[in-house]
Amino acid sequence: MGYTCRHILMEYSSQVMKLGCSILKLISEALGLNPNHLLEMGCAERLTISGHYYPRCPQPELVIGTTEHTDGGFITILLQDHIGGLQVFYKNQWTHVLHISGALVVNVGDLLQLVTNDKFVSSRHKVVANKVCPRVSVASFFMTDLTKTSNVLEPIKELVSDHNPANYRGTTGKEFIDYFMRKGLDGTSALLHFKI
Ligand SMILES: O=C(O)CCC(=O)C(=O)O
Ligand SMILES: [Fe+2]
Repeated sequence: MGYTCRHILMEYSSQVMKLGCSILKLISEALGLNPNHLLEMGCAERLTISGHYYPRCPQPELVIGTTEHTDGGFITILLQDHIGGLQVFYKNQWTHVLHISGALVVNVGDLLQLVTNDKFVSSRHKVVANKVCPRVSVASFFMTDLTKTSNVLEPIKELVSDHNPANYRGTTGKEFIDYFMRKGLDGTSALLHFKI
């Protein structure tokens, strides 16, 4: 029996989940926390996978592929093809994120910035259209379980002190994502709404 799309998606999501958990463990360690800290907070409870198709565009200068934004969740693992178009705002300028065969792009999202109290900063990125050929990408977003309304997300206690007070108020995954969706990709950060 050949592989169906469903098998491929199940296999991809299970491998991406394993990779995301390893990355979240490494980030916890980098913050001086127990390796399981972010996982125990529920950062990988929910995985949403979005496939994007950007058609070839005869007048790319008049079109936006994806407007400038930051992702809302904790981390995003992005698979992009060789066409190019993804740009990240780095050192005060837009920089192409070049395709590297076999490599994935990992973006820090707003909720990781919130719980790490700005130690990890969400990446501003956008996608520009091109007139040569269509582009495909697959984005895997790591989030908490949005039905758990009692799970408060706030700057991690170990990362705040009298000298380094919390920059954000507590929220829930659902409140944050509801606000993020309502606001839309208007070029402003959803984090401003939660800033103290
Ligand atoms: O298509 C891409 O490379 C990026 C898509 C993206 O930024 C997103 O889905 O949040
Ligand atoms: Fe994004």
